[in-house]
Amino acid sequence: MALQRRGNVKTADTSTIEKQSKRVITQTSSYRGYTALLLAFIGTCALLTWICSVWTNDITETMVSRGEILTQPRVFMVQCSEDYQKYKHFPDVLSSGCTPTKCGRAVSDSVVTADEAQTLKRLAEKGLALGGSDGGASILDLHSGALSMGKKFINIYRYFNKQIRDIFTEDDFKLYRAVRSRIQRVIAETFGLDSSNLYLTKPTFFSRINSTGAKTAHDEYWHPHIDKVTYGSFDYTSLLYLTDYDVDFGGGRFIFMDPNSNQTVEPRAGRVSFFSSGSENLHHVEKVAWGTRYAITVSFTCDPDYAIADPSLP
Ligand SMILES: O=C(O)CCC(=O)C(=O)O
Ligand SMILES: [Fe+2]
Repeated sequence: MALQRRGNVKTADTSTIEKQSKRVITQTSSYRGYTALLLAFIGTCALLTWICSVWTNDITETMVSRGEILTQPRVFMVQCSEDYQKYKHFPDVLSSGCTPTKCGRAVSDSVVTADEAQTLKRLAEKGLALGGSDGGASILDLHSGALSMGKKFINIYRYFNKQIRDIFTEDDFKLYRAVRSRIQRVIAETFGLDSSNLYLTKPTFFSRINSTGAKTAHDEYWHPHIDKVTYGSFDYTSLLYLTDYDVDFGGGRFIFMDPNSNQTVEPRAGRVSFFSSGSENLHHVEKVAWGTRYAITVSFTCDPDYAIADPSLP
């Protein structure tokens, strides 16, 4: 009995061990299965992410770096979008209009001097010091007088009245006019137009961007957009940079977004970037990561109904 019992015990032990080891083997192989599945899943995700990035955004080319100084404009022609057809047309027939038929983008470092950029930066600093957005993006429009203040805007000409002459001088405005006129000329030359058919249009504004988070939609400068759609009257947009990428601020590069690639402009004080304003030049500004970025948006229309006079002191 005892032996039998022992034998029985032995039999029971063996089958338990067998069962346990079978369970261990089954568990191990299912762990292996899960690991293989997980690895396959991660691999597929990585592959899809890579395919998506190649598809949507594959090549980012630096059109002009901050360290480079262009001795003549760098120009890229692109096919015009159909956007201009949705607006009143001012064809350049007999040199009386300027609706883009040649479209593109260009950058020049020889329109504005470093000294002029410095003076305009000081003008932007003193103007924007009168107010400023709670969020990361503030504007000062010398034409309308709009200045970011908290979550809203004020009109500096109404708010400060004649005292605004203690802040801005006639020379400041003279410089703005001189620079606007030179930008207008280089746009006309580049796109084969008669400069007198281009008119300054609104809004034209100084911008100051830092890394503070957005508090209202006005602070969200980084969204991709088309200037012709956003501003309506714009036919040619120009941007004059007053500070240097990677020196005065990080991030904040200007990015042209093409179907299969991006072209990046790195701001540099005195650098002017200009382009036809339709969807052939979809663009956005990278979020500023640190420091302060100053620029001026100066834009032109072909429609005399949307022309504005140069800003002037009241
Ligand atoms: O500041 C920039 O580089 C671009 C600003 C811009 O896209 C705009 O004012 O429409
Ligand atoms: Fe824009």
